[in-house]
Amino acid sequence: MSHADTPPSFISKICDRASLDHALARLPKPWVFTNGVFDVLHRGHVVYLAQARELGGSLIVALNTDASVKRLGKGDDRPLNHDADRAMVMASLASVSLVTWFDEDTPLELIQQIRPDLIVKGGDYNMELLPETTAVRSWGGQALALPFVPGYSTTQLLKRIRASTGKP
Ligand SMILES: Nc1ncnc2c1ncn2[C@@H]1O[C@H](COP(=O)(O)OP(=O)(O)OP(=O)(O)O)[C@@H](O)[C@H]1O
Ligand SMILES: O=P(O)(O)O[C@@H]1O[C@H]([C@H](O)CO)[C@@H](O)[C@H](O)[C@@H]1O
Repeated sequence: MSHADTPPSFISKICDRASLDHALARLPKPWVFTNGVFDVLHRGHVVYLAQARELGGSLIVALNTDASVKRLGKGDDRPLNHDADRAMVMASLASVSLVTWFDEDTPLELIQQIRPDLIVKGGDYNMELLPETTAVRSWGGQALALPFVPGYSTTQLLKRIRASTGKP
């Protein structure tokens, strides 16, 4: 098999719900959990993910499936990148220990299955308003919003791309 045919090693970070418990067993604790769409990765994402990784022994990232994203109302054309592709890009980051996904509207059920020590979001969220925060605190975990990196969002990036190409 040539190098071109060899799957990248980071693929092993990606696991579905059925294999999650087995994958979690080998992850060093404390477990940090975050979730999101991560449609087009940008500087704000990679900075907060690196910060999140430094807060524990492992960073678990849960992506919304395409069907879940469609219900979020980010736009009829979203996600631009399918969940399998978003998972590959996310798994390639050194700061990410495990990538999985969820099909529900929120990660609450997945968080209750994983029982992470810390859940994090970027600074565009008020953690006190999230049901996930109540859940993680129920087993002694914590919830934290990490600093927002100003000027970076996928929606704004897409607006700039469309403006530069003159296409809607
Ligand atoms: N500029 C940023 N700085 C820090 N964290 C961010 C930033 N933008 C998004 N995040 C965080 O990244 C995670 C994924 O968010 P999301 O995929 O919605 O990114 P986004 O750029 O806001 O996308 P969209 O514009 O499509 O909503 C969330 O936890 C969010 O809080
Ligand atoms: O990429 P986003 O829009 O930050 O991801 C959403 O985050 C929501 C947040 O965790 C509050 O629950 C979540 O509910 C939603 O499913 C998306 O993951």
